[in-house]
Amino acid sequence: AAEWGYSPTNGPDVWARLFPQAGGARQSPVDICTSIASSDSNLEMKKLTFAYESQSDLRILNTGHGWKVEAPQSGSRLEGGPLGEDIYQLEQFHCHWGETSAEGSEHTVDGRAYAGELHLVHWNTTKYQSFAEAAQHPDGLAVLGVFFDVGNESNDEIEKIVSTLSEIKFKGQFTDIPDVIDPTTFLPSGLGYWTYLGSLTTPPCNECVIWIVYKEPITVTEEQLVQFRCLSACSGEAEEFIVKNYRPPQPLGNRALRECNA
Ligand SMILES: NS(=O)(=O)c1ccc(C(=O)NCc2ccccc2F)cc1
Ligand SMILES: [Zn+2]
Repeated sequence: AAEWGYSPTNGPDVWARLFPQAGGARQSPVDICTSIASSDSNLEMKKLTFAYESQSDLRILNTGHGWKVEAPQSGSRLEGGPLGEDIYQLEQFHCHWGETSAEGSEHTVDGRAYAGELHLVHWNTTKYQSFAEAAQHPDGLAVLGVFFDVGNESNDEIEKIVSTLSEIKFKGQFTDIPDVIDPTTFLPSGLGYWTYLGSLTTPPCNECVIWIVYKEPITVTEEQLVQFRCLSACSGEAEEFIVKNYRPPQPLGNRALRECNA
């Protein structure tokens, strides 16, 4: 089957031909229209709590669509907020970016794109036995989204990722990150967020994600983003750089968009 991607011939506009769910009514990302976000008292009551372990020797791989750090953390927990009584466990994290820093995030805020977006992907271990099984259910996954702003301070945790990218230049390559990674350090200091029911933002676009998008961005440098764009989408000599890997916003439709000002 033709490989999906982000070019005109295999990108978001044609995904629904190969992956029917991509044309569904609860797709992600969406434009977050802050004026319609309802501050839901329920969310204030049930505080979103997370607990991560610090891990070293995490495997990072070039998926051909970007980099992904596999971080199955049986000791991690994400619960509360919009997640009901279930406990979600960290599985992996990755990010999305654009050709320039004027674009790159998947979610937008009142039409504004950020320079990139980090996704911390969790699955519902209370109800399901595996990530793949959870991805078949409407409450199977919870993804934390964190926007990237470009600034002068490089993000030390992101630098640990960047320092390995030269070893995974080509699709399919992987290596271990020697440094200790603590996913908590990827989160902004302000913990206010928006939340809504959506999907995976890449094929097969399963409608299985409870999205939690933090309001406050974290800062990375242009140099760090430049390094992301040096990854190759191909496995061989041919060099097709992964310069953009974000899906544009999809219709919110009649979905509720709730906010919590933690
Ligand atoms: N960008 S994102 O929305 O955070 C996102 C998160 C995870 C996946 C994924 O795991 N795909 C493979 C996959 C799909 C379905 C079932 C099992 C899988 F491994 C895709 C997109
Ligand atoms: Zn993602």
